[in-house]
Formats: sequence, structure tokens, C-alpha cells
Amino acid sequence: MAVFSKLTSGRGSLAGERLLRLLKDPANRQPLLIFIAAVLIIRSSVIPSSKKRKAKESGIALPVLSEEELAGHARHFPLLPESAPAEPSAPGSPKPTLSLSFIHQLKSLLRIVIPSLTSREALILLAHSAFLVSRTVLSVAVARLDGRIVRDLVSADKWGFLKGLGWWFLLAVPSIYTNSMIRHLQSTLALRFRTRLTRYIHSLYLSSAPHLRYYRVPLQGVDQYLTADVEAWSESVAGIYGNLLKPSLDLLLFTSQLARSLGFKGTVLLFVNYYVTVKILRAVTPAFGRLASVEARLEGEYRAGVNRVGRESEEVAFYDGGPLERTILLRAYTRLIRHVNNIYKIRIAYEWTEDFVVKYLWSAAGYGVVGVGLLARGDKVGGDFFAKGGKEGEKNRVVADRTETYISNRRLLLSLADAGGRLMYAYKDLVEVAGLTGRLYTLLSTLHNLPSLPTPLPGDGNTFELRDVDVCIPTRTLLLGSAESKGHTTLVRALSLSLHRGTHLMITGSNGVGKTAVARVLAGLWAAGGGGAVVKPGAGDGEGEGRERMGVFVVPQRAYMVSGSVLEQVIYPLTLGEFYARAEGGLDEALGELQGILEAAHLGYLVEREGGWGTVKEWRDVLSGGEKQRMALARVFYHRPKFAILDECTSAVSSDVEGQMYEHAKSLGISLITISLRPSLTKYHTHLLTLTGDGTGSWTETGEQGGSGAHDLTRVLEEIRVLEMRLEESKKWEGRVRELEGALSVRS
Ligand SMILES: Nc1ncnc2c1ncn2[C@@H]1O[C@H](COP(=O)(O)OP(=O)(O)OP(=O)(O)O)[C@@H](O)[C@H]1O
Repeated sequence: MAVFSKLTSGRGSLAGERLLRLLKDPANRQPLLIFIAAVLIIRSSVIPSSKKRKAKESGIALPVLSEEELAGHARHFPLLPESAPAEPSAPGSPKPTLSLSFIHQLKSLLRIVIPSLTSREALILLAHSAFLVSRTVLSVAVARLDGRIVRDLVSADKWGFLKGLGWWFLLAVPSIYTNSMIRHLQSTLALRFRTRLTRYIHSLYLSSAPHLRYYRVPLQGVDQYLTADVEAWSESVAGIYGNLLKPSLDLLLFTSQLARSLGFKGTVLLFVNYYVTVKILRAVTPAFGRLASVEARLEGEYRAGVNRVGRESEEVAFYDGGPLERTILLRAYTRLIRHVNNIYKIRIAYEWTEDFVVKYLWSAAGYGVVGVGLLARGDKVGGDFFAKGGKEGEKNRVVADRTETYISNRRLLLSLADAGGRLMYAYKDLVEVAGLTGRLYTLLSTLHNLPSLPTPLPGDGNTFELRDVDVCIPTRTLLLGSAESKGHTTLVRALSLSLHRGTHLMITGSNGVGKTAVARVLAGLWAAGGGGAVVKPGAGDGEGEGRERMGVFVVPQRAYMVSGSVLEQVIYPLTLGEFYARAEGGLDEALGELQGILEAAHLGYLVEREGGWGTVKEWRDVLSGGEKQRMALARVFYHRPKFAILDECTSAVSSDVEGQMYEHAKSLGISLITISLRPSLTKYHTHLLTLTGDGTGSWTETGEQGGSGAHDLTRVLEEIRVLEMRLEESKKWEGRVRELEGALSVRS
């Protein structure tokens, strides 16, 4: 009551008095109280004040969930047999029906989007529910008022009619406010669900080592899951609540209201009507859930095709592959459209039945139900009414009362038919939500259940070692972390290596023998097979070098350019925030250091050419192949790792520049592991690993022994080459000598 006394004080006292007067009437009390409660909830907690909104807008952030928080959810996402990674086509395959497993899946996802009963989402849901209830109550009030107005009209009650009209306008205000708030809260809820789910999936999918889920997830078209599916699910789930709750409430309330005037028979008839409706619609409802799930998958395939052409546009253009790409895209599009068309066709029969049931069967049932009471009693208001002693005024009153009852009931019945229709649509939506829920659950349970890769041994921090490791092409199980190498194609068998800082290894061998595969095992992307172990140097300050150094930094074959500025290209994968935090001597000094690094990578001109460190461009397209490779080397110089794995990453750089960059890297104390086919690079290394590629997985290692090393190896190879050349030449001279001898013998 404190709220009301506040309302009645001061300027609002007149309005407050009126409000209290309205509340005294029991017929008005219920809808008004609900309406006021809903407005107060919204004002206090859901719609932020302008001050609050400003603060929120300036600080919109999506903090990453911690591994502990993610682990807390993991138990709600056990790997279902349908979504087990053994089934690559899993996303479309689980049959989404309204079964127990759907309820479990939905609950698991709802836990993410509504984390607690005091969360903002729960409050919005509460306010949404309050508005839904108040809308139903308002509908009943409107139906009753409708009846009263017509009654007063029929009985020519002028004042009653005007009063009714006044109430009509008064009720319009909360009604329209309620309707718009329901829509607003539903969209807000959908957006918040989407944000929560996106944040959760990103935290899980892009979590850093040791899981590298984004690299290992064995699902096709993950982008479709992350974008379209999340959005569609959030919209549907936020909508389905209202679409289910409102008509269910309507059904309950309208039926109870009707039951009062329809009597027993009418009420039974109403229930028979419900039963028949449900039976008919259940029989004709197609598997909308599965259809929606397949549609999402096909949409994903088409989308991935379009993305590929956009990404590789230059390559496609060089080959002039447009027509072929068009055929591929059209094929994917046709598959999608054919499926969507099928859904439309399947829907026709369903919608015919639905229309008939909702519009005609329900209305007919309505007339029947209203009429049954009156017709059954057979008490006409005709001539015999007076014969039985009825008076004129009484007749008018009876007619007016019946009109009121009829109008109110008819309105309630129409609303009831509408509620029934909505409920049917909601059922269809619910089945579609089941499809999307199945897909998202598959994604999350797959991500949660990716087993950890075996953790590399730490060693002394300055040694890189492979002990008896089989390098195997990853089948799904190996990719998921199994160290069991049986049944897999083994590229390199029982490989053992031990590299200390200061030594430099070159891995060579012909194409496809598994050089990059060895790098993947070294970097921890693939599990070491054959029960072997990897000893990997972690981050640290090395041997008293002052600055914290990364353990291992890999430069892959294809140079990767991140979206962002020139500066962000050099410091990748460091964020700008981390870069600033590191710049202890000030930003100018840090940028000066970066400029020096670019010069060492022969890219000193870049910052000036591109208009500054902050210039943002699509660097993948702007930089030449060689420039991209030099930028990748600049990253190595910036991070100064203990070990750098360079996978054919200077193939487009001229030999002299390549040599200078190698020397520079070594001068920074970086131990190099180079994968290359260029013999000219051997001279920068102390060890040589040759993968023979003879199908047995064998390999040979040449290393520093007693002062000799790869330098000797190069020298020996060179000497053999020179001797072979001389041998070749000597054959020519032998031929010439024989020619001359032949000529001499002819003369003599
Ligand atoms: N994810 C994978 N799934 C299946 N096969 C793979 C996979 N990755 C690599 N392979 C196969 O393993 C073999 C070795 O690949 P890898 O990339 O290590 O060769 P490489 O020696 O680096 O060759 P190149 O000199 O051409 O770069 C190849 O035959 C390749 O097709």
C-alpha cells in the first residue's frame, strides 16, 4: 500500500483517488492490479533508466567464460549416441521429436541462457509472463464489457451505454501498452539469449590450448551453427514461451469463464472439441523438427560454398573457374531449395486441416456450445411469455440479459478459437525448435567431449624432444586425442629427436612424406602416436635473457593475415592491450622496436607506404606473397621464441633476403626448425632430418658430431657433385682421345 499512498500524494493525488475508486470495484481489481504490477516490475528492473543505459552502452562487453564455468556445464552435455563424433553427418541425423531427450537438451541450453533465477533474463521472463497474464485478463474484461455495452444498447440505457464506452477507452490504454510490451520484451529476450549462447559457444570453441577445439571439431559447417542456428534458436525459444503460455492461459481462463454460463453440457462439448482437434492435428503434423534441422544443414553447405568463393576469389579468377564454381553453388542451392519446396508442399495438407479445424470446426463448436443451453431449455421469449404472466419490462430485461450473455460468450469463443489456433502454431514451432535444439546440442556436446590431447612433458624448458613417436594421419579418433596409432596410416615411425637451444634442425624429404605432419606433432596439434612422448619447451626467460620468451612459435606454409591494423599483423597473436601492457618504455619506444623488426624482415617501407601503424586493410589481398611471408618472419622476430618452426615459409622470398632473415633469427637466440626442400638452407642448420618416404616410415638424421655437422654434409654433397661433373667431362675427353687415336692410326 506504500506504493498507492505515494501515488495519491501531491500532484498525482487526483489520479490516485480515481485509481483507488476503481480498485474498490471487485470486477476491476484483478486486471488493474496485474497491470500495475507489470508496469512496476518493468520500470524498476527491466527497462534501464537513461543514466543506467548510458553506463551500459559504454561498457557493453562479452566476457569470456572461464574453463571452470564451462566445465560446470559440461555434465549437462553428455555425448549422445546420435551426436557421437563417430557419425560425421550427425547434425542432421538426430530425429528431433518432442521426446524426453529433447526436454533434456532444451534444459541444458536454457541453463546457459538463463543462468539463475535472479539473472536479467529471468526477470524479463517474469515481466513477460506478467504481461501475458494481464493481456488474457484484459481480454476477458473486454469480452464482458462488450456484452454490457450491447445489453445497454438493446435496453436503451443511455447512461449505462456511455459509461460502458468510457470503460472501453480506459481499457484500451493498458491493452495496447501490454501488447507492445509483450513484443518488446520478447525481442529483448531473444537478443539476450543469443548473446549468452554466442558468448558460451565462442568461449568453448575458441578456447586456447590444450584443447584447440576450433581445430579439432569434427563437424561440417560450424559457421552455420555459430551464426544462423544460434539466432534462429534464440528467436524461436523467446517466441515459443509467449506462443505457448498466452494461448494456454487463454484456454484455461476462457473455458472457466464460459463454463459458468454454459453449464455442464456445454463444458463437456467444449472438451470434446479440444480432444477431436488435438487428435486430428497430431495425425496430420509432419516431422517439422527434422525438416528444420535438414534445412539448417543445407543452408550451411550453401553458405560455406559462397564463403569459399569469396575467400579464394583470386585463385578462382586466375583459373577462370567462375562457371565451375557457379555450377557447384547452384547444385548446393538447388538441394536447399528442393528441400524447402518439399517442406512447403508437406505444409499444404497440414495447413488445410489446421485452417478447417481452427476457423470452422472451432467456430461451429462455439455456436453449438452457446446454443445448446438456450435451445435445450426451449424457453422462448414469445407470445406464451405473456400468457405465462410475463410483463413487458421483464421481457426486455430477459432479452437484454440474453444478448449480453450471447455477445460475451461469442467474443470469448472467438478468442478461444484464436487461442486454439495459436496453440497449434506453437506446437509446430515447438517441433521446429526441437530440430534447432538438436543441432546446437550436438555442437555443444561434441565440443565439450573432445578429449584433451596428451600434455607434452615440460623437460628442462630448453629442450625439444620426440621420443619414439609415430606420426600418423589422424583419423577421427586420433584427431580427438587417442594416442593409439593402430589402424592409422603411419607417415614416420618411431621418430626420436633431441634438440637443445642453439641447435637448428632442417626437415627435408620429398612432397607428401610427412614433414608438416612432424611439425603438427611438435606443435601439439596432432597427438603423438605409437605411445611416444613429446618434450616441449614452455614459455620462460630462457637462460637469464631477461625477457619472457614463448616456448615454440610456428610459421605455417600459408601466411595468415589477421583482420586489423599493420601493428596487429606484427604482434599477432598478441592483442593490442597486451602489446600496450608490454610497452614498458612507452609507446614510441615500442613502435621504434617494431620498425626495427620490420626492417630486419625487409618490410621497413610498409608503415609509411600504408599510412601508419593503425591502417586497417584486408592484408591478405594487399600484401604480395613474399611480403606476407616476410611479415610472418617479422612476427618471429617480435616474439623471439625459444624455438621457431618454419614450414616452407620463405618459399616466395629471394635467397639473399632469406639468408639474411635466417641469420637475424639466429642472432636473436631463436633455435630454428625449418621444413624445406631448398638445399641452400642447410647451411643455416646444425641437424638434418630426412624423411625417406619409402612407405616404411623410416628417416635418417645427420647431426653435429665432434665438430662436424650439416656444414660438413653440405660440403661432402657439393664435392660429390663436382666430382660427378668432372667424371661426366672426363667421359667426353676419353671419347675425344679415342677419336684422335683413331685418326692417327689411319694416317700411319
Ligand atoms: N588431415 C589429414 N587427413 C588426411 N590426410 C592428411 C591430413 N593431413 C595430411 N595428410 C596426408 O599426409 C601426408 C603428409 O602430409 P604433409 O603435409 O605432412 O606433407 P609434407 O611432407 O609437408 O608435404 P609438402 O612438402 O608437399 O608440404 C600427405 O599425403 C597428406 O595428404
